[in-house]
Amino acid sequence: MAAPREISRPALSEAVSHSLSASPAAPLHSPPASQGSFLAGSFAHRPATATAKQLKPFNTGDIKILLLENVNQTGRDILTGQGYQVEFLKTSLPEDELIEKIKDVHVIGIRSKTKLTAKVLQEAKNLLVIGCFCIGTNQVDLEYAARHGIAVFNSPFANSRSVAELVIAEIISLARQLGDRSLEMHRGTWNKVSAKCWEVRGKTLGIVGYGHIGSQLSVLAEAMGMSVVYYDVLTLMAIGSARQVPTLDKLLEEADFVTLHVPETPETKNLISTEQFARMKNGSYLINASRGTVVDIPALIKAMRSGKIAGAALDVFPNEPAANGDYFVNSLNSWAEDLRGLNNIILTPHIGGSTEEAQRAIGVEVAEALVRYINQGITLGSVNLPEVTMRSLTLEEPNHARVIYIHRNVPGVLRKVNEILAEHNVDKQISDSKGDIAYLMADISDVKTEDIKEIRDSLDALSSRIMTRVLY
Ligand SMILES: NC(=O)c1ccc[n+]([C@@H]2O[C@H](COP(=O)([O-])OP(=O)(O)OC[C@H]3O[C@@H](n4cnc5c(N)ncnc54)[C@H](O)[C@@H]3O)[C@@H](O)[C@H]2O)c1
Ligand SMILES: O=C(O)CC[C@@H](O)C(=O)O
Repeated sequence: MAAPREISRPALSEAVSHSLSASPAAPLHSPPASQGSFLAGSFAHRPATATAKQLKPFNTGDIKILLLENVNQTGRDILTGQGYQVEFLKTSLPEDELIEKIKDVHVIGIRSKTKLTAKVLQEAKNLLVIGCFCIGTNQVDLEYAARHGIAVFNSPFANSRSVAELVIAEIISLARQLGDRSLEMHRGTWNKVSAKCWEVRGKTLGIVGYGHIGSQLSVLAEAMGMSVVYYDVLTLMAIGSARQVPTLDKLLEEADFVTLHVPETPETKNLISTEQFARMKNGSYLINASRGTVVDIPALIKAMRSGKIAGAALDVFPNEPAANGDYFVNSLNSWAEDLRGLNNIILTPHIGGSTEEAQRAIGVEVAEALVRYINQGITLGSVNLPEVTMRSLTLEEPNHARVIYIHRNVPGVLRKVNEILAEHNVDKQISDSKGDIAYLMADISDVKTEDIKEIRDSLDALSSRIMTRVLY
């Protein structure tokens, strides 16, 4: 593994030092004026009184957050309620503007459009954490982020039901050619037909990727009288009467409707292309609400023109635009016009998870994870760092500090860290690793304000260091 670039995070270090040294004579944990708001409305929505005794760490007003892509109000409220500085934008940003904006923020919140590549992240000198207010995390270079101590959180299943319901709607719509009939009526044409329109009862649904969405869908489809087969790289327990098949080919040969629910990975790029269309049943249907790269669109166009595929629904596309507005007009994609000209194809602008319920739930879930991480260093639910948790410190525990040391997972680190902490009472320490990265969290007592800088400087000097934070 390449040696990580040491990132200094001056803005936050100053913020922490400032809050700890603002009043040297005062106890380390004198409650700040806004103590009552700490974690209010977060976690299990405990009332403010239940959380009032928790320690507030540094001055939360120093934390800068950039929220892109119209993150839901629920999430914005939780973050502003903490006193953080929150900048909110409705759209994503072009790369040059993103690089400019990300330079001094501690936290960035995105959805699926913002690409946080290594090129962008290397400009983010103060970045502590990324919140993906969605399921997919393919838009973030997770490995780069981990190697630089930047935690990434998402919402793994808050929109799964919304996607599954959309797919159910699409299965029936395709079977009945609803899109075409509706379009014809809008244009003034009465076209009452039953040829090649079907009930879904008794048909076979083939689900590729039997995770959160695929398994929800399985239950709903069976309730409509469909038989369900699924293919997944993992062996997974079937729900209801669904049946796992051993290969993708087997699924394609059996299914009347094929629906895709896999993540974007190198293995899933063009997972469904010419060869796979050839294996599908004559007159079958394809639905893609996963990622735009999973289906080879020119191959789909050919398969639909030949009548092999009787209908398709696409919710996701390559090169999705940064904001609402023109897409197919002046499209980067040479196939755009051909796709629009097909019959019985439903095209939607990546709205699978776009329901009030899902967006509200995602806002709460991701914002709470960010607050836990920023204020307490808890990584529970992180997709790229080891998951480490410890209870919150309370006002009854004066002169404590929480030390977080993110480091390369090499032998001998714990001994060196404990030599540094040895002069204090280590109340609790937890350490875990994920691949090359390890995360250590220690609560120490008998800490004076002037000790904090020394502890941080000593940890920063270790060769294994990726990032050091001292909270409280
Ligand atoms: N359209 C939308 O608005 C929308 C909303 C949410 C999620 N999504 C997309 O849907 C995807 C699936 O979501 P989920 O919550 O069900 O994810 P999940 O992680 O719960 O399930 C994905 C499943 O795919 C399987 N898988 C991975 N690679 C595979 C392969 N090559 N072949 C077969 N199976 C494979 C995994 O083992 C897993 O069981 C997400 O990654 C995201 O990209 C889209
Ligand atoms: O809301 C979004 O932009 C993404 C929705 C979906 O693709 C997800 O990954 O959760």
